[in-house]
Amino acid sequence: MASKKVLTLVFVKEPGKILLGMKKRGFGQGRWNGFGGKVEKGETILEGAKRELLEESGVTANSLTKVGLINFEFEKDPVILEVHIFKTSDYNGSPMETEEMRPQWYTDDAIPFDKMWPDDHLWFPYMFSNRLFEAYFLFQGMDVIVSHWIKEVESL
Ligand SMILES: Cc1cc(-c2ccco2)c2oc(N)nc2c1
Repeated sequence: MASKKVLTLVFVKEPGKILLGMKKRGFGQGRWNGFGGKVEKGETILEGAKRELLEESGVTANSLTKVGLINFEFEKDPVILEVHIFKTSDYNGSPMETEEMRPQWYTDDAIPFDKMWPDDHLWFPYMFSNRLFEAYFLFQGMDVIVSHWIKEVESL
C-alpha cells in the first residue's frame, strides 16, 4: 500500500547566485541541496517550509514563491516523497551553519550538480526560468534515475 510523505525544499536566491546547503547527516547526507524537510502535523506546507529554512540555515523567509512539485519514488519502497519546492529573495538573516546543513552561495553558472541529487540538473532550468512545474522521478537506490517526467504547469 503506497503512502506519501510530504516534504519541502527552499532555495534562497540573490541576483546571479543561489544558496545551497551541504547536508551533514541523515537522508541526502553529502549532497548540496535546498533547505527543507518534513511537514509536521498541525502546520501548513508553507509554515513547514519556513520553519525548516530557519532551523537549517538561520534565514527567515518573509515570503516564499512556489517553484514546483516533485514526487519521488524508490523501487521496492512503498513511501512516495511529495516534495514542495519554493524559492525566496525576500528574507532576513545571514545563512549560518547548523547541525544539519553547511550553507554556501553558488553563482547560477557554477552549481555543483555533480555533488547534488541526480534529478536537480533536470528541473533547475524550470526554477531559473520561472516556469512552474510538476515532476516525477523513479529512483533505483540513491544515485540512479530509472524513469522520469517533467511538465510545465499553469498553477500548483
Ligand atoms: C529522492 C530525492 C529527495 C529529495 C529531498 C529530500 C528532502 C527534500 O528533498 C531531493 O531533493 C532534491 N534536490 N533531489 C531529491 C531527490
